[in-house]
Amino acid sequence: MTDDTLARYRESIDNIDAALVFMLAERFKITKAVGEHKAKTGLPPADPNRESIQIERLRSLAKSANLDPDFSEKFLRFIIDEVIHHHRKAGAGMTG
Ligand SMILES: C=C(O[C@@H]1C=C(C(=O)O)C=C[C@H]1O)C(=O)O
Repeated sequence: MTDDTLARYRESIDNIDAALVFMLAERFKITKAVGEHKAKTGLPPADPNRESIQIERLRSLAKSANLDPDFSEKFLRFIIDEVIHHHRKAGAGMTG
């Protein structure tokens, strides 16, 4: 039996997942440029002050959007850690 309601919900979920992938791709495109700039200019891969500001901002946005701020922080932390990993590799002259 087909469940049209569930199928409609899932269509929307699939669209949102696709948007997330495109948004992440754009974010990693720009952070790659940041990593190359840092490697060229000798800046450190990570900037904890900047990260604190971003996390506080995102937690506040999450609250106004009725999204769990702890989840939002974990999500951003996960992405930033991956970016820093890429920056370390760029700084060591490794691509990727
Ligand atoms: C992108 C940067 O490099 C790192 C990655 C960040 C990010 O993914 O948002 C933020 C701060 C840095 O630890 C940056 O310094 O702006």
